[in-house]
Amino acid sequence: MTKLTLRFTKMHGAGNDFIVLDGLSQDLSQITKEQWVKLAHRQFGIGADQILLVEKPTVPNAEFRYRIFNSDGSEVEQCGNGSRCFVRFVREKGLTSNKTVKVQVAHTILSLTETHDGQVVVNMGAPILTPADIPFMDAGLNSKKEGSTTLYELPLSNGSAWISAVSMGNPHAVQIVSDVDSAPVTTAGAEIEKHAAFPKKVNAGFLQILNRNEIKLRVFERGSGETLACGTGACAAVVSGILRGQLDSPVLVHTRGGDLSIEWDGKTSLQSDVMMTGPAVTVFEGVVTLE
Ligand SMILES: N[C@@H](CCC[C@H](N)C(=O)O)C(=O)O
Repeated sequence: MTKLTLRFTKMHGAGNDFIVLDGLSQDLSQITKEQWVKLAHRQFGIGADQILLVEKPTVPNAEFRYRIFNSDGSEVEQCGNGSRCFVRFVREKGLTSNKTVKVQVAHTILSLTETHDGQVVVNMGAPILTPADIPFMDAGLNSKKEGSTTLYELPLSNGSAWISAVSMGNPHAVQIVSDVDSAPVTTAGAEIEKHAAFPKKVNAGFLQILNRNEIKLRVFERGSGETLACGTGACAAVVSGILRGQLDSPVLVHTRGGDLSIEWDGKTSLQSDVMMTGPAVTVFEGVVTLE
C-alpha cells in the first residue's frame, strides 16, 4: 500500500473533538474506512470523535461541501459542533472571506455565521419528526401523548425508556432523566444506539431539566460513544423538551465540555429552523502519514 502524507487541523466544539482535513488541496479519495478509524483512534492515531473533510460543493448554491466520519469509520449526515469548526477552519485558512458561509452537508445546505465574540451561529434547519423519515420504526411500541408530542416506550434489557424521536438530519432518541450525572449513559446509551427500532442506529440523549430555559445534557453518540458535547443532540433535546411542554426557547444547554445556546420557535411552527450558537476552537496542526 502507498503511503499518504496529510496536513490536518485538530479542533473542538465544546469538547467534541475533530480532525479536519482540507480536501481542496489534498487528495483524500483513496483513504479507506480502516484508515479513518486509525486516524481517530485515541492511542494509535491522532484521536477524535469525528473526522471532517472540506471539499468542493456538488451544488451551485453552496461555497463548500463538508463530509463527516464517526470514529468507527461510518459516514454520517450531520454534525452540529463540527459545522461550527468547519466554518472556523475555512475562514482561518483563508478559503473564504465571507462571514456567513453556506455549506453542503449530506442532502441539505447549512448557513453558518461567525459572531464578533468568536462564537458561531448555525442555522440547523427544521427538525424532522415523522417517524419514517428519522428513520424510526414506531410500530408495536407503547406510546403516550405529552404536550404536543408523542413519546414511545423503548424496551431495554434493564427496563424501558420513554423517548422522543427527532432527526436533525441525523437520528436522536431523547429521554428525560432526573440526574444526568448518575444516568446510565454508557450502558443504556450503547443499547439504545443499536436498538431495532432505529434501522440506521441512533444517538441517545439524556436530558436533565434545570428550569424552563436551562438543561444539562449527555449524549451517547452513534459510532463514537459518549462525547463531551453533541450539537445536533443539543438541538434534538431542546426540540423534545419544548414539544413536551417543559422548555421555552432560548435554552442554555450545559454539556460536559461547555455550553451551547439553542433557539427554536416550534410553538409557532414545527417548520421553524433550529438555531445553535457555540464555540469552535483550533487546538493544533500537524502532518500525519497513513500506511
Ligand atoms: N458530534 C456531532 C454528531 C456527529 C454524528 C453522530 N455521531 C451521528 O452518527 O449521527 C454533533 O455535534 O452533532
